[in-house]
Amino acid sequence: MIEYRNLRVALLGAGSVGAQVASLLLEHGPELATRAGAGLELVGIAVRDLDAPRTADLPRELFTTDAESLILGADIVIELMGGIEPARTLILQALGSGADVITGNKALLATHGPELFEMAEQVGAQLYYEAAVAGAIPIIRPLRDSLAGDRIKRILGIVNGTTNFILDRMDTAGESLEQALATATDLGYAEKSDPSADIEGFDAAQKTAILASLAFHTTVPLDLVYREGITGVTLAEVEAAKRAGYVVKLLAICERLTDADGVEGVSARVYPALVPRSHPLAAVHGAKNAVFIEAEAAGDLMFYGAGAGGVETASAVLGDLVSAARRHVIGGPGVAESTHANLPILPISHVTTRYQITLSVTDEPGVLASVATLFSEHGVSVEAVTQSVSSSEEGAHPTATLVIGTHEASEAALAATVAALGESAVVSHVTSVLRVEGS
Ligand SMILES: NC(=O)c1ccc[n+]([C@@H]2O[C@H](COP(=O)([O-])OP(=O)(O)OC[C@H]3O[C@@H](n4cnc5c(N)ncnc54)[C@H](O)[C@@H]3O)[C@@H](O)[C@H]2O)c1
Ligand SMILES: N[C@@H](CCO)C(=O)O
Ligand code: NA
Repeated sequence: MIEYRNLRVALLGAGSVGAQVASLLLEHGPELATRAGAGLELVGIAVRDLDAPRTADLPRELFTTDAESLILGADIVIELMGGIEPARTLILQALGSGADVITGNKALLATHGPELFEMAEQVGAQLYYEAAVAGAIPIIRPLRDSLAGDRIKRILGIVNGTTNFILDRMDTAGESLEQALATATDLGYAEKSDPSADIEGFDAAQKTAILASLAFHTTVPLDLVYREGITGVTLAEVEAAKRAGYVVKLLAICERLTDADGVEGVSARVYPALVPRSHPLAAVHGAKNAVFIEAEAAGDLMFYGAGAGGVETASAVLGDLVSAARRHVIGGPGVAESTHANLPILPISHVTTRYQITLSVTDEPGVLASVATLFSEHGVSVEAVTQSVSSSEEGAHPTATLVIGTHEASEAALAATVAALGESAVVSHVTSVLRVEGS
């Protein structure tokens, strides 16, 4: 029997993910030790309430309410409490004492990442966070290691399961946004008290900041991630998208942009977009996540699977644990976060994409020409126009619905066009403006 060096592992938090991490570690400890080359001894679990119900049957003697004392002397600390404080302070303390830290805390990484990475670098410790983006799906390590020799052009991600579930229900079951949200809440996907982190795109924006930072070797602060949630998406839009061969998805987009002078910058943004049904992301149903990467040499890659769930996410945490343990065995300093490119983060106005605009207009001669003129005056090239619905009430002007697809145009030009359409006498209202991505 091989005698391994024993590593002391402290777990902070025993909620959905933490309880599963503890359970799997206790069950598979000897096998993980063989892979890691070191024993992995769970020395304690910091909890808020010793008697709270858990999703796994865990030895009570491991529980403590004193997280600070628990991390003293630990070789590896796993933070799964969530939130900013006390997670931030405890992680800084753990790193400061030389422990490697594993976390799934995207909210903390997206807001205080640089401070944590700096501390890790100072002491030669490592911070692992595979669980923070797209749960069980390996995406952090592929970006950091497997693709370190390539250049990422663009990432399109479905990184929030709740919103993907809601949009999928609207698309496949014809439910309204409200009905689909109620179903998501009943199934435990969306938070009952406050689903806004999911449906307003905050959760996706945090993950976008983390992905863009890694992909472009540049610190991307959360407040520079442009964000729109799904609350404005209507069933009519989803159904119109379906008829036109698209599906509406909330996308996390990280893109390398190059201006006319060849100067590079980064765009990080989250919004609901039309995705062609032929794109691999269109096949991501229910609460599943997927990250589609376009790399210069590797071409297109897609990573698909469970973006949430206690036991699924625990898989990512335990993978990090084995990596951390291996590093302890081998020794040497950790690899610092790579931010050498330090590219400027560009505002949404610099983005160029395609759009689909739906207008309600008066149905009479010359209207189409006036609308087309407004587009051309703002430098937006029209690709296709469909007059999809026509109606007329007695005594009123007949109205028509125009769906206008554009070629690539800048956000700035598109915004000016939409403003002009809103003021035009022939346009009753601009019903919908959606970006088209992935084509
Ligand atoms: N649930 C998922 O599917 C999922 C997926 C990816 C990432 N994550 C991330 O993993 C982390 C944990 O998520 P979760 O779903 O397990 O959350 P959770 O709310 O189920 O569990 C958090 C646990 O930490 C405990 N806790 C909070 N503050 C504490 C403190 N000061 N001391 C001791 N215990 C404390 C809570 O009582 C709770 O039991 C979060 O950062 C979350 O964003 C979760
Ligand atoms: N609320 C998140 C959980 C994982 O971060 C989601 O719906 O995907
Ligand atoms: Na992941």
